[in-house]
Amino acid sequence: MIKVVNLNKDFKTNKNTFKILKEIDLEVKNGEFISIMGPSGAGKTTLLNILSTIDRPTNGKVYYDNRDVGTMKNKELSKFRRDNIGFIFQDYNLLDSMSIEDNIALPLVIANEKQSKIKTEILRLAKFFGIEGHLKKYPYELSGGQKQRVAAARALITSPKIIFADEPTGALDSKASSELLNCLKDMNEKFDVTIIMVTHDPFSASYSKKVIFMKDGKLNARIDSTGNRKDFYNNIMNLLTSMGGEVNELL
Ligand SMILES: Nc1ncnc2c1ncn2[C@@H]1O[C@H](COP(=O)(O)OP(=O)(O)OP(=O)(O)O)[C@@H](O)[C@H]1O
Repeated sequence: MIKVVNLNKDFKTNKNTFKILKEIDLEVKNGEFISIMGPSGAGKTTLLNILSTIDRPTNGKVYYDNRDVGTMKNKELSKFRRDNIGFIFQDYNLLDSMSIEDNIALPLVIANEKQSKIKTEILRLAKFFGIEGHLKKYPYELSGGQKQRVAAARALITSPKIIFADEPTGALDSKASSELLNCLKDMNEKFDVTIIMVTHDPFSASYSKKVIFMKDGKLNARIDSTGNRKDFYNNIMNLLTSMGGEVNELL
């Protein structure tokens, strides 16, 4: 579904060019749930932003179903994102002045969808995420975990094929993290949504089906889940340990 070929990203200052992503090749198939891990500054968010078409590479190609997104103009790209991609961020990105239901509805309102369809979809997703009792409230009245489930419902309301999540559990305690991660897992398994998630946290990563590790702008390891979350967690920890002193930085 997504194919990345020889991707490079440089950031230039007045004097220097910093090579942030180096010769990355990657394939993401439909229905995958991938975590991207690696030390701070490894380039995870930069890669996520390029994969999700928010940012463009310096060199290399990103294909969605064989379509080169680099050839799309900005307007076309915005529509492509609206139709295909959902985002979940660490800090929720909810609008404080809007009720929970209006926050969830926003992408469909922007897409000029019918009120009746919007109502049905809000209810369906609110039930799925266990937030149907909060729809008339405002973000400040909700816990972090509830806000993040609202953000997940908003990300899903356009029925995207793929969700990008950047540290979605970064601001959550362990109970709220588990609840959100179970929702993400269900989204992946029940709605067949492809998920690509950046995380520092091996516990969060253990909910995915595959982990890729980045270091110094390169992909340098990859492990697949055995299907058992505890085993996968142990495998992730073992790999982090074998990668050396970075484990402290990662936790
Ligand atoms: N717009 C930018 N201009 C210049 N340098 C940038 C820019 N964005 C990111 N960088 C640099 O690129 C490198 C990779 O950043 P990135 O945010 O992708 O890392 P990361 O692996 O997500 O880190 P973290 O885990 O700390 O969020 C960092 O050294 C960062 O300072």
